[in-house]
Amino acid sequence: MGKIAVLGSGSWGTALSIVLADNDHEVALWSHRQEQAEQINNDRENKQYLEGIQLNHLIHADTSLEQVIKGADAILFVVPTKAIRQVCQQVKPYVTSDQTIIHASKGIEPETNKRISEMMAEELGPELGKGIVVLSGPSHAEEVGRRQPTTVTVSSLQIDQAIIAQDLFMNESFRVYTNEDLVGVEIGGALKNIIALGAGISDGLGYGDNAKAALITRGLAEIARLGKHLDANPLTFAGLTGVGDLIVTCTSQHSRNWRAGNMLGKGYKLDDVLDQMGMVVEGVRTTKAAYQMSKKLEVNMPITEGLYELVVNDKPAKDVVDDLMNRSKADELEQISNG
Ligand SMILES: NC(=O)C1=CN([C@@H]2O[C@H](COP(=O)(O)OP(=O)(O)OC[C@H]3O[C@@H](n4cnc5c(N)ncnc54)[C@H](OP(=O)(O)O)[C@@H]3O)[C@@H](O)[C@H]2O)C=CC1
Ligand SMILES: O=C(CO)COP(=O)(O)O
Repeated sequence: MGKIAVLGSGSWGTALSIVLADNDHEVALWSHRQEQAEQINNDRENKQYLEGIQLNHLIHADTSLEQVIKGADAILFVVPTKAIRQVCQQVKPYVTSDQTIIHASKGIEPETNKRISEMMAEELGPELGKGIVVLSGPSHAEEVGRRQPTTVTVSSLQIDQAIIAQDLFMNESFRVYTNEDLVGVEIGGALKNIIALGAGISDGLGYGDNAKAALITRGLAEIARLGKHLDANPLTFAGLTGVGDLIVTCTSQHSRNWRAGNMLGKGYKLDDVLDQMGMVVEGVRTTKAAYQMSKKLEVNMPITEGLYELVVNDKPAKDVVDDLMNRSKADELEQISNG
């Protein structure tokens, strides 16, 4: 089998490396820290980000981007959204047009409101950027690393590239679907993190299953409303990268976004929560981006707006919930089915 470069040695990069190595690919796992690369290679385990899961001999960590990219059939970007542009700039001199480019990150850039494939295409240029593939869906690293049954979706403007990615990752415990709706797949994956923060807050405040079901379904409604304005296929939001990822992230203690929200609901301050997490909580920056998009495009996104007030203006979580419950009456399908 071939060689795959995985850029980002956090929890998700490590878990996806395990899938690729299980499929007999040689995995060159890039870490930007020497100490981390050495720890992974010496212990055959990523103790900081995916503790307790053995890595097989096909996975080798390295800090040289040139070495990692050289001869790779595909390059998987899996760093936090805020590092995507920088990593693209660093790798650009080494990437060739025959390499399949995939990303598995979930976010929107607050400064530009761009999706990840848009940011990558800007940095890598039109030739390398035209066939970027996104891999997204309900998939906690902790479960993927333990080979528990998982389903995800790959999408690209060039569907042949998505099919290449599908073939690289697909195996008996990791089932990969294709979907031609790149915008919907990226928007669903990014915005579910906002709703997961909200679900964690709700649980932290001591609210029950009714509140969580409301957040998931009304969260889905506002994601679909924004997606419709961006020309996404509404059916994508009923799929793995929409409702599927909302369920997995809003109902699981594996989710960093849920856990961060839970602490906010219990009264901790955002800065303290982020310090304690020690892993990326994408929902915070994505809340800022989605709020700006909702204002610019005049899309009603009350949950996002409430979380923006909490994250940016320090509004108490209980007040955010009270405001959401006391809005004027509405139709359930407003702005989804009738424009
Ligand atoms: N974990 C999961 O279950 C899933 C995560 N994702 C998405 O994958 C993306 C990555 O998340 P995840 O792996 O979980 O994050 P983690 O917080 O587990 O790890 C982040 C990794 O990125 C590294 N990093 C941070 N900044 C840079 C940089 N500028 N250059 C290079 N490396 C950098 C960190 O290094 P350091 O240790 O030095 O900080 C760390 O190794 C996110 O967008 C997330 O939403 C998607 C699906 C599932
Ligand atoms: O995206 C994920 C699962 O699909 C992981 O979510 P968290 O980043 O909240 O842990």
